[in-house]
Amino acid sequence: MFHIVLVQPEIPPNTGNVIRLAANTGCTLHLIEPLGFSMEDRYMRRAGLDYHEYAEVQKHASWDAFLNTSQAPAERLFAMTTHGSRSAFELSFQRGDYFVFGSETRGLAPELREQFPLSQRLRLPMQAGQRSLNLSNAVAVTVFEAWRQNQFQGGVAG
Ligand SMILES: C[S@@+](CC[C@H](N)C(=O)[O-])C[C@H]1O[C@@H](n2cnc3c(N)ncnc32)[C@H](O)[C@@H]1O
Repeated sequence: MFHIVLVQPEIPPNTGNVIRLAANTGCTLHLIEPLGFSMEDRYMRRAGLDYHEYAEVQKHASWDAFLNTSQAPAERLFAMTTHGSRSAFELSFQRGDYFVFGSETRGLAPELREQFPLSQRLRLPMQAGQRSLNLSNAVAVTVFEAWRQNQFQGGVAG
């Protein structure tokens, strides 16, 4: 379906929530190291409950290693950032798109963010004066918008 890319996530339960979301929605999760925790972390595993076995999770040693391994098409990689110049709700997403999220405390490093064309730096709307959404909430909102646009392909109504 879609690809969720977490760059250097730090807080275990956020990644656990995203593992569960990836299983729920059929996304592949890419984790770019260094991670701020071990994959055996009990808080992460608890947040992911028993969903780990249903989610495809790939670890990559660095951003460049991720680009090499995934062969993600540059025009279908989207940086999710509060510094985005375009609303995520303006775009038409396609099956196989990649959504790249920054770490909880640092966000996406400017050097990485600037590798994306302005048209691929996307923001989620917030009320004025708000800093950012929680990482796993930002992932959920983005994936569900992209999945909605693709008629919830593969999904079964609850
Ligand atoms: C907790 S936020 C990072 C906050 C960090 N202090 C910063 O200034 O970017 C973690 C990640 O969630 C995503 N995110 C959070 N709020 C967002 C928003 N309004 N629009 C787009 N992405 C958002 C981004 O990928 C961000 O790097």
